[in-house]
Amino acid sequence: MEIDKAIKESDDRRLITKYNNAIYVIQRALSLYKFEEVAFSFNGGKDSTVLLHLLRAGYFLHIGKSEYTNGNPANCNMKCTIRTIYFETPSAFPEINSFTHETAATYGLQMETIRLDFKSGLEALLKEKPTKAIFLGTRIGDPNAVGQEQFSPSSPGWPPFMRVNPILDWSYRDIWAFLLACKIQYCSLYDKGDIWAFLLACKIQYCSLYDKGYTSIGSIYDTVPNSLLCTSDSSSNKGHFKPAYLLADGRLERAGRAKRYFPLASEGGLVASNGPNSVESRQNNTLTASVITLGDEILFGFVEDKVGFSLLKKLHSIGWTTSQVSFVRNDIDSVAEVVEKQKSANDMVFIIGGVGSLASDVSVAGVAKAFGVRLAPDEEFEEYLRHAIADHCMGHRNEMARLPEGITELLHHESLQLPLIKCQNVVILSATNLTELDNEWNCLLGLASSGSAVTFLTPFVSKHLSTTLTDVETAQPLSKLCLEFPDVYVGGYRKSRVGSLIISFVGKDSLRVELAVQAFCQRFSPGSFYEVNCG
Ligand SMILES: Cc1cc2nc3c(=O)[nH]c(=O)nc-3n(C[C@H](O)[C@H](O)[C@H](O)COP(=O)(O)O)c2cc1C
Ligand SMILES: Nc1ncnc2c1ncn2[C@@H]1O[C@H](COP(=O)(O)OP(=O)(O)OP(=O)(O)O)[C@@H](O)[C@H]1O
Ligand SMILES: [Mg+2]
Repeated sequence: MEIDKAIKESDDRRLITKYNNAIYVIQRALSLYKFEEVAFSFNGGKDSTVLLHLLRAGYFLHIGKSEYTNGNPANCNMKCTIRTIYFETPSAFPEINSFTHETAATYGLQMETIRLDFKSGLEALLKEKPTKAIFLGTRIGDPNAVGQEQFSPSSPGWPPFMRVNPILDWSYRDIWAFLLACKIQYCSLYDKGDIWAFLLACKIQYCSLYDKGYTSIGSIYDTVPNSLLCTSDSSSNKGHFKPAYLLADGRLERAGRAKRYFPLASEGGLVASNGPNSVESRQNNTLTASVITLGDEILFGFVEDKVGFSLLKKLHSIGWTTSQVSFVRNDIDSVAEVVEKQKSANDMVFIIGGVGSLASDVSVAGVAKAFGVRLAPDEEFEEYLRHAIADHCMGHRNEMARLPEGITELLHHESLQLPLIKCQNVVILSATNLTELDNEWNCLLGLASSGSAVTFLTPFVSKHLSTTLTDVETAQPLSKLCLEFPDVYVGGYRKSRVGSLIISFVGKDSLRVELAVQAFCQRFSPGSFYEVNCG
């Protein structure tokens, strides 16, 4: 098989290792699922082109093995007629479209073109034909790769199938090393020092857009050539471009892809820029927060969430209103789901827990997923980590230095060993106990003046009355009072079913709170209430 031969003959040990691992994943998938129940998701992009050739090689080796065990020699001309799905849209580049169809014809793929969005298309596909697993060219740097492994079940809410990602751990360099290596025999005829001769010689079959300055390809509306490949000084995208494989820093692969842009506070984004109506909220002296606590141990009932409770009190003390408290499992999708909802419904979201290098530490990944961005190495944070955990920050601990790309702001403070991570209006607190929370909170307040952390609002004033009156007696006057004093929170709660009822009046204007208390008490005989201290 030409692919297997070209890779084995290359002296690129790293590529050989990546290749062997990918082939192993493909062979496992082909052993686990029936051939007619697997599909290949092919979009003509460079990653899926690599995957196509890996699948051809993997299929050949897989069949070869079983043929061999049956006593038959492997058939070298055998084609990998894998079911192939392509989601075709009018917004795709014509070059990508034609490359996809031509390649499918060249390699005898069983092409199924789907003209629906991914989710609906997959639902229809699964209804029509049993499909247990789908091969994807997703790589770890892709925004949608967050939390995925080589075998990852489709996300909750998606039709059920296994996503198989054989090249998940491949870098940009690996992709091009593979594409180039598989045609390397032609290059030996030419002077490798002459890049143009090299280019002409290496008639690598990949979409022509990769020679026009594109390094990652989305739709015609959100993709431009990568300016880092432009050979002229002009930043206009009309210049000449080096081929995609000459991009020096693979982390900038998506520089030509439009980002979902979220302004950083330092770029003029307001502290609570994603809040529902932040400017008015501030003018009205009301900002809302949502607190999300991570921890299977809390959900099991093993541990009490004292840190979250303390944070609620702290938020209240600076005049913020907490709209919701959520407890979520240590699971990226669960975190992402809650963060996604809460970040747009609140001025600020605070996440407690899930920070560190354990497999259960998924806060950062969950936030990245909620914003639809990838995790990328953050040199500044890595430097802090190096100081904080010295030489322990090798290996998997380096994962801690991967932060949501393009939306992360590091909040430094001299009292913090590591800066706090803020992604737009989401702040990740690493405190595990009350002392640590006090420290992080004080730092946030200390940073308030720089505009990158929480803002002080007029604090709340509250009064609490205790009474032995029944709910029935107090309910109607309370409802009327709420209408008369919409700017004062009025509510009741019990400490026990038979004990006294506590009625709270909370607001920002002490006079209005006092007036509400008086208006309420006047509706009952004197001595019905006495003031108590709460919280
Ligand atoms: C076959 C297939 C399966 C997918 N399965 C999921 C899934 O389970 N969960 C999910 O959130 N997105 C899923 N997606 C969507 C992708 O995560 C992603 O949005 C898409 O590949 C576009 O990537 P891009 O933004 O890098 O162009 C799937 C896409 C395809 C083509
Ligand atoms: N329109 C589509 N039809 C079929 N599969 C798709 C489509 N879009 C994405 N995919 C799948 O998702 C994977 C990742 O998508 P991505 O946009 O990163 O493409 P790619 O192949 O990686 O090319 P590039 O990164 O250069 O754009 C693809 O390799 C492919 O398996
Ligand atoms: Mg890609």
